[in-house]
Amino acid sequence: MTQTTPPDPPGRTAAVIPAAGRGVRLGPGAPKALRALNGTPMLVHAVRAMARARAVSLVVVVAPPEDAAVAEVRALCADVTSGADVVVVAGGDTRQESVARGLAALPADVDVVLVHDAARPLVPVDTVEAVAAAVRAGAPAVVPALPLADTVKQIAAAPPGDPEPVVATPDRSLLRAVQTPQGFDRAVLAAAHEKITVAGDGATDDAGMVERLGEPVVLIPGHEEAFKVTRPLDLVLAEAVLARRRESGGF
Ligand SMILES: Nc1ccn([C@@H]2O[C@H](COP(=O)(O)OP(=O)(O)OP(=O)(O)O)[C@@H](O)[C@H]2O)c(=O)n1
Ligand SMILES: C[C@](O)(CO)[C@H](O)COP(=O)(O)O
Repeated sequence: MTQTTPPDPPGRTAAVIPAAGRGVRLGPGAPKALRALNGTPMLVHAVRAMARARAVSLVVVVAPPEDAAVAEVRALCADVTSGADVVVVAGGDTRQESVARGLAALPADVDVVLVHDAARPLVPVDTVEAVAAAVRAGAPAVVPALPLADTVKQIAAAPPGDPEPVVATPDRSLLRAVQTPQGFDRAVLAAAHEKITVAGDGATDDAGMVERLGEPVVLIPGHEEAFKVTRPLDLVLAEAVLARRRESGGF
């Protein structure tokens, strides 16, 4: 009789939350991830959103690099009770560098990584679970995305203050606005971060780096509530979403 070796058990899924940005577009104040939404810092909402997902057993938060900010983020995260462990590390000068620092803190048994902006604090847990499940099902890179509401123009570079000349109107039906969490096979994401250096040609999202390796990236449906808090009006929208959730008895 032939003996079959049982398959290795799957490793763990971890979330890396880059939260080290300044929030320049939000205006003067504390680093964006530490600003309050409904009385709770944005990054705490983001950590809860990831930790509530059954798939996620570890959350690595990448804090603004100053010692005081790291200590503050550690204290905030100590109060987040959930099924997931939470670890805090110091971030870098760019999002890409901050994500790389988060990846460096992952233990060996993590084989799936979700990278999620602290600036998308209201992502629904179903979206997190769907991204993780698609990676577990075999996709090396998975990105939640939505169709565009606006028509998009491609421009030519112009001197500051000059009108920008339009060179093309891309077919909107073939464009998508991408969100986070972006989910990855850990080895694929690690290879992308090794090969694409910040000093060279940086990237605005992790999936873009994986694309440059020639690895396939697939999209799944995103969610309107996973929007990124970028400008002051986004804070108004985020508070309204939280109020609606409270009224309907949700989180
Ligand atoms: N050096 C950086 C820059 C950004 N981020 C994180 O990357 C996410 C997306 O970035 P963005 O929304 O652009 O945040 P900021 O860089 O803070 O915004 P701004 O460009 O307006 O300063 C945020 O959660 C932000 O904290 C980071 O961890 N480290
Ligand atoms: C990762 C991201 O949220 C996907 O839309 C986005 O690219 C971050 O861009 P930002 O300029 O750092 O806000």
